[in-house]
Amino acid sequence: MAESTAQQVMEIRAGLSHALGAAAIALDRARGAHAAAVERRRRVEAAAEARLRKIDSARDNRLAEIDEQHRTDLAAYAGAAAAAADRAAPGAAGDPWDDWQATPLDRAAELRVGRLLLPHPEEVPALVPLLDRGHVVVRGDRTLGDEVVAGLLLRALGTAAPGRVQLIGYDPEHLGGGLARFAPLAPAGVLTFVGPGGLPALLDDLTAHVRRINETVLAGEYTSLRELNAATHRRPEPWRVAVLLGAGELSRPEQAQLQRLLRTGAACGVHLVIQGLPVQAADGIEFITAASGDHARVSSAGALPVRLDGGPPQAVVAATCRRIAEAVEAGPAPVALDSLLPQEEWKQSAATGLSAPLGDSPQGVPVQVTLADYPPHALIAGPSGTGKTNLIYAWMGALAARYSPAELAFYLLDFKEGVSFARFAPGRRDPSWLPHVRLVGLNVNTDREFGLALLRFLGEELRRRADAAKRYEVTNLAELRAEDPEGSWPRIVAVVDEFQVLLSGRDAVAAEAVDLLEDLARRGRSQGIHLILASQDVSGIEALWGRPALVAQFSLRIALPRARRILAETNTAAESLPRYHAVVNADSGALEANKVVRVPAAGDRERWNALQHRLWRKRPPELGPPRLFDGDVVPRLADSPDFRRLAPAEQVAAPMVLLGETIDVAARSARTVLRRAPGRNLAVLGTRMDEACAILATAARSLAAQFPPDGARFSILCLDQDARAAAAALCAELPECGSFDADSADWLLEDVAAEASASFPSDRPHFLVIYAADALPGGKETAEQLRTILRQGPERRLHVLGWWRGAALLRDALGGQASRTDPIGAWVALDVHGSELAPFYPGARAPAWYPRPWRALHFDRSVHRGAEVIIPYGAGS
Ligand SMILES: Nc1ncnc2c1ncn2[C@@H]1O[C@H](COP(=O)(O)OP(=O)(O)OP(=O)(O)O)[C@@H](O)[C@H]1O
Repeated sequence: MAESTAQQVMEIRAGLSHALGAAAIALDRARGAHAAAVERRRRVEAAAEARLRKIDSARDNRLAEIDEQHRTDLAAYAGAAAAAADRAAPGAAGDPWDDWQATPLDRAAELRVGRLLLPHPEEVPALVPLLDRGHVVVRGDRTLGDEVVAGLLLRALGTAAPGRVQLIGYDPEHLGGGLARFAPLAPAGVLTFVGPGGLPALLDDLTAHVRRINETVLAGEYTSLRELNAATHRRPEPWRVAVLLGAGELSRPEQAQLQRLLRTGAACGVHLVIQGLPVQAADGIEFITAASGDHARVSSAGALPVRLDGGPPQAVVAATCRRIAEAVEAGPAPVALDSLLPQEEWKQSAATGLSAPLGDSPQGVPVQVTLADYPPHALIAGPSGTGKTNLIYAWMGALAARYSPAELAFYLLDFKEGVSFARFAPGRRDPSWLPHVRLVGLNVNTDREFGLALLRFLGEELRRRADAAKRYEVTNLAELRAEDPEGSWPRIVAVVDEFQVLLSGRDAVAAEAVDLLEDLARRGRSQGIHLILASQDVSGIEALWGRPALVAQFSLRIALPRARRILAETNTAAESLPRYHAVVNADSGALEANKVVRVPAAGDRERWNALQHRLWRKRPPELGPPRLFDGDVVPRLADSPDFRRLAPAEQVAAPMVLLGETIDVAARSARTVLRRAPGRNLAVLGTRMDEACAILATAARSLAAQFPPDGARFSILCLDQDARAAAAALCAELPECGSFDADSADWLLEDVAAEASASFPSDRPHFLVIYAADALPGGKETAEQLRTILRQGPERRLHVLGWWRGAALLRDALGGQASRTDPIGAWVALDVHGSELAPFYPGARAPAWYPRPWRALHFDRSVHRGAEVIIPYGAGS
């Protein structure tokens, strides 16, 4: 049993030791595993750390890359934005104020108001679209807003040609004070102010512009002026910018009008700049919120903060406005005459009328002006200097280039002092003339009789045409030309500049002129006789307005800037016309018939001459120069066609005495015939010695020209010391002339009186020329001898050509108040009033005559119904 216990102990011990051993092994193993696990963990941790570091660095790198990219992009975007802004707002649209000046652009630009505040140093301007794009509403701080508005307006003005941007200011609170700095524009009409109650009218007016532009300018062809401009490079309408400042509450109709304009205005160049008025956001409206610092906003820039520019310096505004106003007042650059000329000259037929362009309309379309059966005649009015003469030149040029002289003839009369029509006649420097011109009357302001003569001449032509029409049984020129194709029936255009001179006064000339005009105007239309009457001020012509039927014939009206009363009463289009423009109205001035035309410069001598020379060289050979009547020129006897025709003849039954030039369409000489008949003496009356001597010399020279050297006798008796030289010069020129003075007067008169009383007429005429016949010495005896000569001489071919220095002195010479005046059959009066001539004039009334220098009144009782005005031929001619 012990053994077994020991054994058992041993066994237990062995078992325990075995277990111990196993446990130790297990412990070792566990320790090994732990160490390995710790090691693994360390490694994992190290790896994780390394990865993290790598990731961090990768992230940092990436972030750095992204930052760099961002910076590069931002710089690129800012640069691009700045460049785009430069393009959108070049020159005056975007330049800073310290370096600003007006730079008209060829298209509308966006306008700078400040700069965008970007996280980038590149300066990017904040722009707002206005002209051709939309409207601008400024809100926020009022004072800063005022500067924004001023800046916008100045930039808009500076980007367009002067006058192309027009401002209309409505500022009821400050009565225009908000726009005061732009006031220099007002006199030129570039800025207009609307009074406090004027908003409805302003909105209506702008709406009317929009409607008109849509209907007549865009006319369904373009959707906006911007599109029209892009397609045609023309800009027929200005931009109208209405500036509404603090308008307060609007009525419903005003609201509605405003909304309409906001919707439709921009396409028609009508833009609103609004401050202090609530406006709903809508397309095409830019809102600027004025605030200081970084708080300003511009709606198109979204939430980007904006820093607004300060307002433009006052000096810049003032200088710019002044320059614009000056440029507008100076008017647009002139258009050339060539724009009126046709491709081919002298190709048009005037059978049914005369049609030619007078210039371009504001839309750039030529405006045709027609003279025909309707409208037959034209009235042109324009205050001095507005271009009336130029317009006549332009019209004549356009007509003359289209119609040959066989189709068109001009008769031109200028009552103005000056030589405006002289260019159409041959001159000393330029021998050419406009071949269509048949008559030029210059400086006729004191010779209104010349106007009458032209009207009478046209009246004659009218009768000739009417007779021909009757013969061919036709009623107008077109039909007459068709029936008589070989006939010469040009349309006649008579232009009378400053025609009011002809019609002024209530004298016989004016009365006859109006009657003739009325007849011509009424009947001339169908016979191709057209009248163009031009005047500075048609309203002053009483004679016209008293004759509505006459005025009605002048249905073509042409009004130059500020012309009054030529258009219909309510038609004020001429008041706002720019320089070198005219309103042409073919319907007696009715508003709807207005056509505005820009007239080319036709005054330019060089261009005019080029046309005239070209046409002159083409003239038909038979066409001579026009008759030139110049009231300032003393005519020469040697140039008188009547004098040139005189030639010596053996038998001269009725010697002709020329006295001076008549004031007539043809250059005729006034004449008196010294037949063998009682009363065939001539008296020159008045104190003006030079003219009296000139008339006596003309008379004697023209007589002498009809006789062979010994065919007639001349005796010259000079009783005025001062006239001696003239008398002697005349005597020296005459073939058989005896010269006498106060000392020899008595025996000359005795001799001649005996001759006058002889029973047989002399075999040749004897002309007794007496200078200052009222100074006859020798008392009653010689006076009686002179009376004998005057009474009995003519039947014996003895005629007196005497100069008495007054009508009463001639009366005395004839025997006093009670004596008969018939020994003086013809007289020429100088400075003698009409009333003094009554005794020598038939009928109860004296002739209407107011003496004027180098003009005389001639009357020959054997042929005249009334006296005629003549111009003495110059001494020594
Ligand atoms: N369309 C035009 N383009 C350029 N210049 C013009 C035009 N019309 C007129 N002028 C210029 O203006 C000036 C006045 O013109 P014009 O003599 O025709 O005026 P007017 O009305 O006839 O004046 P007045 O009655 O005093 O003679 C001239 O120097 C003329 O050259």
